[in-house]
Amino acid sequence: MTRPKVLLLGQIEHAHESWNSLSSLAELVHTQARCRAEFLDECRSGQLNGTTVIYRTFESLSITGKFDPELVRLLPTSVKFVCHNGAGYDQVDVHACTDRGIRVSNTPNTVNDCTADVNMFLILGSLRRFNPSMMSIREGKWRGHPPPPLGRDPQGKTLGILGMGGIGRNLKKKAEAFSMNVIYHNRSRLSEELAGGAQYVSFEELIRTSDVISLNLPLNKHTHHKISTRELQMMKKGVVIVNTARGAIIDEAALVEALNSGQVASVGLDVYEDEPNVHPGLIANPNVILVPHMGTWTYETQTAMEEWNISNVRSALETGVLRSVVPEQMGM
Ligand SMILES: O=CC(=O)O
Repeated sequence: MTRPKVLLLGQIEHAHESWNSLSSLAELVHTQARCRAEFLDECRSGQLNGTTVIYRTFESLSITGKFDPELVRLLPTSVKFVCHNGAGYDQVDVHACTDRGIRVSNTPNTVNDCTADVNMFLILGSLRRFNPSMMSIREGKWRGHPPPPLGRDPQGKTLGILGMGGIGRNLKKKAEAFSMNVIYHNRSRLSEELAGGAQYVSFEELIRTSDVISLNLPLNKHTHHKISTRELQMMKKGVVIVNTARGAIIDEAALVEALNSGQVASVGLDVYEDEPNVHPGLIANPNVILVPHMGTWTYETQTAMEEWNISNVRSALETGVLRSVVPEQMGM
């Protein structure tokens, strides 16, 4: 009997032992492609036939491009599972996969603490308006001339969490340790136990009443530019916004305008609409803290993500079922 193949798109950096252990179940293969055109040719050539499971990383986007309908259509018919190493799986068109009978998984939960930590760092840094002075001290200008406006304390401020999944709920606990009052909006209201006392409000109430707004929702066609000019104008003047989810949830051009007008006081970003390119208006504005997508950039979390993704591959091979199928395919 021919052995199934597992195709690796991207690199295994940490969990080498677990990855190698999969070789008792399947042949582990790599792509030779250096760009999307070459990958599509590889698919067409039949070289990847027999691949049952694909393990892909966020960075493999630079080789294959998005797993969009064009690419998904060209995958060998043997492919039944796409295991994405990351919590956010907007690079994969789940509907196109579903149409072809391919199941998709991600790595939820492994990223919660790490991402919520960066989230809290951005909240504190933006509220305290540390960025201008962190820039001026390196220019030999101490706090800057004139000194920056006074920062604000987190204590007693209302934090509106948009998207109360694993990261949102983790952030809630951290923010409460700083005596912030947490409200949230989510596609569906959480059970009392999951909400943990956070007040559920409508989207409009959240953006009208929060002192700090944190974006913790997935990017998809419903959430693309969820925050644009209209929503920014509805916010409290001097609001603080932080985003560790995906850049395109905010219309960056509209955000730059709102920062320039003072409607938004300060912003903390880990993600951008067109990574690795950053809107020049964000780079130019000292009231923006810029982190180059490092929400999960720790040894512990990167290792845990790889281990989790490998366990999805193993589960697919051994039982035909993924450990953490994406919500759109749950119950299918
Ligand atoms: O951005 C990081 C992730 O989606 O895990």
